[in-house]
Amino acid sequence: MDPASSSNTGPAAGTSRNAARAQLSFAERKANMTKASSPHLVEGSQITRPIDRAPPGDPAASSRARRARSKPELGRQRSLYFENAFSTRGGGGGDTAAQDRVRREAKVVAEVRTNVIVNDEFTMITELMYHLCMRYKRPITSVVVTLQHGACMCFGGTFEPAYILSVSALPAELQPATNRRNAVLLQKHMEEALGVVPARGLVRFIPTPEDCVACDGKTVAGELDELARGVLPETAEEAPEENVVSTPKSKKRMSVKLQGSQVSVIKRAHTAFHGRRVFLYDEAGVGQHRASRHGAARSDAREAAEETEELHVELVCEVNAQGAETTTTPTAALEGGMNFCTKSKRTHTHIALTKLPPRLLPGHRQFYAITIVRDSTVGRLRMTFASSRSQGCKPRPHATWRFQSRGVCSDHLWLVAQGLSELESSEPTVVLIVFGHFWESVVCIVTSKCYVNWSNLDECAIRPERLASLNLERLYEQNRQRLQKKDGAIPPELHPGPPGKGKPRLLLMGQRRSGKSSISSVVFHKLPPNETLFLESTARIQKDSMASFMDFQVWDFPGQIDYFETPNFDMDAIFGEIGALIWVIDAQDDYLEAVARLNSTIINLQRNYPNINIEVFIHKVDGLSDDYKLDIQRDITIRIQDELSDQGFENAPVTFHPTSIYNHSIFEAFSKVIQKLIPRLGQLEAMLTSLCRTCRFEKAYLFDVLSKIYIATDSAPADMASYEICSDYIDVIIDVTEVYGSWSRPEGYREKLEEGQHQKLEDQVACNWAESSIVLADGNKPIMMREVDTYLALVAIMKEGSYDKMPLVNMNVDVVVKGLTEFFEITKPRS
Ligand SMILES: Nc1nc2c(ncn2[C@@H]2O[C@H](COP(=O)(O)OP(=O)(O)OP(=O)(O)O)[C@@H](O)[C@H]2O)c(=O)[nH]1
Repeated sequence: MDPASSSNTGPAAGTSRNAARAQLSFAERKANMTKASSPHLVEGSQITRPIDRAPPGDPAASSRARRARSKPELGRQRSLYFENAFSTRGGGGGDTAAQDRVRREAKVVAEVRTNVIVNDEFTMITELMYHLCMRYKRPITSVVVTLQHGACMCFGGTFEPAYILSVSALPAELQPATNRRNAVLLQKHMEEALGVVPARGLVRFIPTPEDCVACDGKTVAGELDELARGVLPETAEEAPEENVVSTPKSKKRMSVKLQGSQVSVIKRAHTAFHGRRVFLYDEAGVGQHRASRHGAARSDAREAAEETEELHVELVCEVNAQGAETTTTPTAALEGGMNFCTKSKRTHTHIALTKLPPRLLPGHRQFYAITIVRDSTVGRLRMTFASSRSQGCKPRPHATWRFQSRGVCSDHLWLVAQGLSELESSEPTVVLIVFGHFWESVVCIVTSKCYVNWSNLDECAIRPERLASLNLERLYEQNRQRLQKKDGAIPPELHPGPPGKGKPRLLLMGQRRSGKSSISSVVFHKLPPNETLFLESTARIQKDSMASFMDFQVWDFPGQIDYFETPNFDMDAIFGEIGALIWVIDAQDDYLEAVARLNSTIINLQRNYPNINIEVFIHKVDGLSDDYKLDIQRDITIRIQDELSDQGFENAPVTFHPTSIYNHSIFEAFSKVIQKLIPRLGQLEAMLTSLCRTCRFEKAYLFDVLSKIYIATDSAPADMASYEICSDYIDVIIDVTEVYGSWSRPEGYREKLEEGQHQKLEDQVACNWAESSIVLADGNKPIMMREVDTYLALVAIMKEGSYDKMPLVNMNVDVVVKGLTEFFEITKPRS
């Protein structure tokens, strides 16, 4: 079976519903779903107040408008809150940039003691120093490393190679989550540097209070005091030169191969992005590439970037490949980023490095887009990016991302390489690269922050089916519509959703302020978690109709009412069609009363509605340590189970989930709740398990695209990490559709493209009917995503080496996607 033809057949050809859906772009679908799933407030069967919540996908704009209109006071409070929250970092109010600088420059001290004899102490210390710079986002001047090797050490009862690494820094740098991550990374580094496995190493993180660390005759606390009293210069500009990050005097070289030429990357000390300036020299005479910091901020881009965060990347390229004269012109900025246009005789290429809004990725990840757009095609290229870590002078590739692009030449890859190395930072960084000429685009998301190498640029072309592709045309259309909406300033009317009769219902109950409305808003309306601080207390039952792969309702109950105690309520109306009762307990608060109420609710339900699933969300666990979290979960479980068995309900269907809106745990918990409502879930899982076995997938998830709830997965144990990366990919794809527009392709241009490639345009894209079909790779494990229908996407993490089997994988995925479509056709409730 030809994979190309199979991917062109389309989903569920027989169903008009799906055919209609297939015509819609992500944006249109999103808009439709927004309308359908928008919350409407209902008391009994009456609408009590109009919706005023932002539609998913555009929370910021509309919620801002709403707040500005209706709650000026709240708006003021909020900006005050954020001013306070973000202007003070790690200390009390009144912090300044200079105080921040002092903290940032406080020394991080690493002391290594090992029984191994290190031959090259200089390299070992330098590498560890660089590593610590990255880990703690420090200038190199603020890192101290000592090495005591050949020490007499008995570690764990043996004299085998071992080490102790002690890292001392300010307490703000040594937070539990940071330590957890750094422990892994530092030990990995030590393994590479010393050849000692992590099990034979001990890392000690030693927080040193500001008044217990001194340099230059002043403690950090003392220096901060002086600043507060205005003794020291306030601004970074006034600060002395050492503020500028300096890499060591000796140039650090890293060799990369470019089309057979040996090229060296020389890093020098200057302030650019994260305080670095990069020079690239092509020693083989192919040309000279230089990235430097322009002293003067020539475009608004710089200011915009400075405003948002320290993103001072300016790329100036003097590319001279194949004799083509190239000049560089900084152009207008994308929001919060840099945008450059390189011009050559043959091509006009636009390169943008853009910092995207943080909301695109949950947590504290940075998110950048490197966009390369050009208006002519120079043939097909296959690019292999290999991240490498400098070991001595040799790059050691350990991860590869492969993708194919058209219209990108090696000159531009240099810039991407440069961009990526510029982006190196201690935070996990997601770099999104959009390659391609103006009308078509290839999207690649790279989770890395390493140097870049590539080889075999002209290797055989890959079939278009395997392209990671995103159809920018539809994106453009979406962008256009959004702009139109903005200009028109008449938001579409929100209609109350369809009546809830017959839909499964999720009831959110619990004490006041336990977080019920926050959960519903974050999961189903994409409200950024921070904004839940400003949610008002729920006064009436709030009913949200969700039009998704399965229509269901979420009812948010006011915390203060006990429905079993109050005789006025019609219990059958509330609990009659219920799918699950979700009881939210605030784990950061005294939960005894909540547990007592939950106990009496369960007992009442068990007597009258014994089939109802009771899901207990032990919520707000983000503020708790792992041990404490487990203790609380155990305590609550025991209290409830004891009470139930005392009352004779040994086997009540009660499940416990630790949750927080500040991480993926809430989505994971909701996934498990929703899965219990899906008829014949076992068959779905069997389908995915068989797909995993056939295609050597490590894990496959079937996601509800909008809520990021996974509704099925294969039988391998699900872990949070794989769920997170898959759900992040979905998020990125969806949000990218909002960031980038698309363009309508004129007929003439279309013909030109088809002539150039000797192929119909439809055959040049990965998948005709799915809007986005993408294959990415993290390490050697590609990750693929395929839309199933309007609401669902299949995301799978593949095993190492399975990229070479893509035609087979595509074929199998096509079959499963069709199977899934049919499954939902068959199992959906008939009216
Ligand atoms: N730390 C933390 N705070 C949370 C979490 N979820 C919600 N909150 C906060 O808890 C507070 C109360 O949240 P709401 O969603 O209004 O609580 P509610 O249960 O709907 O309250 P009522 O409507 O009065 O019943 C808000 O300030 C939220 O920001 C969480 O996972 N972690």
